[in-house]
Amino acid sequence: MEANEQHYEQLRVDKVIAEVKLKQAAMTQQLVHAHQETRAVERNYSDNASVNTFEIDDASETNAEIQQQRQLVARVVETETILKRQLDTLEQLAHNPYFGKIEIQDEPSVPTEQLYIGTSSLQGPDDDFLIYDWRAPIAAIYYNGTLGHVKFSTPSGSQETELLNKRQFTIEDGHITNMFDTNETVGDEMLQYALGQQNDEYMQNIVATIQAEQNDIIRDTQHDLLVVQGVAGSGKTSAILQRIAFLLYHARAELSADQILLFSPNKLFSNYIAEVLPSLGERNMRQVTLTDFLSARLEGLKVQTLFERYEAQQIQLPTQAIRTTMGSLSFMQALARYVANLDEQTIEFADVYLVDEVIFSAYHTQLIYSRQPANASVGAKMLATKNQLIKELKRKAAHALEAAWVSDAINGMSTEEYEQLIGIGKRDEFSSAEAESEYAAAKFVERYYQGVYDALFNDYYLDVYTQFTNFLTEYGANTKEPELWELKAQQFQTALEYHQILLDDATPFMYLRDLLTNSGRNRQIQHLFVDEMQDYTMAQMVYFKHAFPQAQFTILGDNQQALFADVTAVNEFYTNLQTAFAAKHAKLVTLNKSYRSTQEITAFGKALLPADNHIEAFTRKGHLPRVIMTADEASSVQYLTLHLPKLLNEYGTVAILTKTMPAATRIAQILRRHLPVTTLTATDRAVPKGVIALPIYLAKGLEFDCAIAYDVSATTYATANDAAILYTVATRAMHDLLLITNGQPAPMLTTIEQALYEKIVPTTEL
Ligand SMILES: Nc1ncnc2c1ncn2[C@@H]1O[C@H](COP(=O)(O)OP(=O)(O)OP(=O)(O)O)[C@@H](O)[C@H]1O
Repeated sequence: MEANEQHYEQLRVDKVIAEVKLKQAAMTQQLVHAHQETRAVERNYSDNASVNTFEIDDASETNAEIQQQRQLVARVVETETILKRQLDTLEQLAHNPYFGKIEIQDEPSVPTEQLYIGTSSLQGPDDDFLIYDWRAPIAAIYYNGTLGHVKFSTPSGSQETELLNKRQFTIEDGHITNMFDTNETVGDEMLQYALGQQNDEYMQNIVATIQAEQNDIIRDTQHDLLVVQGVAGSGKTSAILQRIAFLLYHARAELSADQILLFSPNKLFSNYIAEVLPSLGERNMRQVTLTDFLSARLEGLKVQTLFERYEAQQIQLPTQAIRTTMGSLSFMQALARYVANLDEQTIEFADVYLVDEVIFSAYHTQLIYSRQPANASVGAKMLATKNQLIKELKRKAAHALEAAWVSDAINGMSTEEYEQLIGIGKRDEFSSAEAESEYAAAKFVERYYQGVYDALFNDYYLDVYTQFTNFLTEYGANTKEPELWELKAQQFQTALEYHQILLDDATPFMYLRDLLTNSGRNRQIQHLFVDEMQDYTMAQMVYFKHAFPQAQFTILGDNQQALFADVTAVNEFYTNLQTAFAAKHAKLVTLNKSYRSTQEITAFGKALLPADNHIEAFTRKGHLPRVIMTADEASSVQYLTLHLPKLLNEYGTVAILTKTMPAATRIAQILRRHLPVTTLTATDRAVPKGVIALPIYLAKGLEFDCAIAYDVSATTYATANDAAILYTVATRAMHDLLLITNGQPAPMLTTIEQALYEKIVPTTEL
């Protein structure tokens, strides 16, 4: 490209940065004022808050005033936060104002327009756009359009224009270090550069180099169910985050970050992705792991985690057929039918107790239920029954206010007990003795019946546990193995005795409970994202749909990275999802190109999988993966001790990835005699620098400069499912991959074409 083109562009960069600096100065002034205002309002608030609160008559007035003051504080604090965020954005723009440019012409008779695209928009003194936000409708053609006639959609419909030129920039600290024109979508050269640079503790945003197929996912607004099957490193997680930023930008008024929920694989991952949205000037969405979600909904029970089940599975095989069935769509459908067909005879009503007295008998509740309109749904009848019980409880409480046993009980209290009942220091507040004893009676009755109220609120007038056991038995009776289902039912009951619930049981159980009691729905969430979809059962998906009825779903994963179950066919999964969600507008997108790893690592990973996979490598050169043929643990340790310091010199983090947690703990412990190694567990939230050891399920979705697959022996990686696990391990590496056999190499290693890796047999005299 001509030097004066670059000069011209650099002058424009300088001009834009000068404008950014002006805005920074003005905004810093505004921030100083805003801060002063916040301080003033806060001071005023704390002065007011301490006035009058102990003079009863003024209390309510003061409260209203305090409320107002509080709102004022919240508002000024918010103004300050917004200004700070805008200043952060300007600071970014001052160094790197934009990354792309498009030249367009709507009609031959009108002049061409040059539009620059960056992470956020910037307007000049005459309100002209110096930078367009990458999410603006017109920016779509930067990502999607090849030169020539292009279409793009805007809120007011589809528009067309002529794309004359597309230019990419790398700007570092205000200087264009690289720029070139491209007639395709975002060019490879830029991406090469971006991918070669990556070695961060946190995931980076990819807005400068979003690829066309990723852009379709990010900008999709048509579908209520979007399923993405993408090979390892194809940018699924990146697409989720960029998509959230896109959705927030376009629905600013209706959508807030709190209404978006992401199911993420573990806490390390949650932390790893936490910087992407703030770097785009947006707030983070809510995140939850499956374990935390289930535990919150099954309070009081210890829910087995996916990791615990995975570790247990390595030791003993459970009845696979039952597990598969319980995770299926048809099982959840059978469960819904079972609930729909329940009647007052088959519902397991339970007595509600107050200490050891029955307050509402199962029979009484059953009677109320039987009086509900026959054609209402089971859930609706149950809700009406519950409301009736609560009404009756309130009536009992009202009667009790006058009852002698209540006044007797109060009179029998010690001074201390009494003070506790009405509130310390409260006695002097009453205008008359009568008012005081009325208040005391009300408090006493409230406290007396509180447990019953809680029991009703929590639906303890039903025995959902027995109901679920009944369902399991009844379901089993129609199968070829009723005795196995009997055992399953017993296993459920036994776990309960220990206040535990197995992972396989948790979701169907919650579904039964919610359908029966008409509960468990969160209507606030507008968008639900599930990453690593292959780790979820269809039953869990059905439950998500039930639990988040208002949400649009974006579900992403890679069926080849199935750590916890067998690989399932994507099409079958997608069809089942469509049925389960009754989705009107569903779409399946496939991403085959892998960006994370070097070409050599991707080729090696691809070779581990069955030959019919469609993985394509992005051309970024590196060196071949190395397979170290160690005979036993001693020689593996010897090799690692010698080579880890060298690797660490080159890369900030070296991750030793094992199949299980005990294996990670063991190798870390041995290595620690020679060098520092950190073992990561399910509760860790951050990935430290240095040598780390962790089981693969905790490394889900993460990436490392250098990954070492440890113990790729025939005993540890034996089955077809293990090949999927090793594939997941191998594809965590960005730049360098080592595999240590630790004994006879696994069969999938021996069948791989030799040219795809470097085989190293360590000599013993090391
Ligand atoms: N268009 C892009 N531009 C720059 N980097 C990209 C692009 N797409 C993906 N990457 C990078 O490739 C890596 C893998 O992306 P990401 O983690 O989103 O993939 P994934 O499909 O979720 O992978 P996995 O299934 O293995 O967890 C990340 O470092 C990401 O920044």
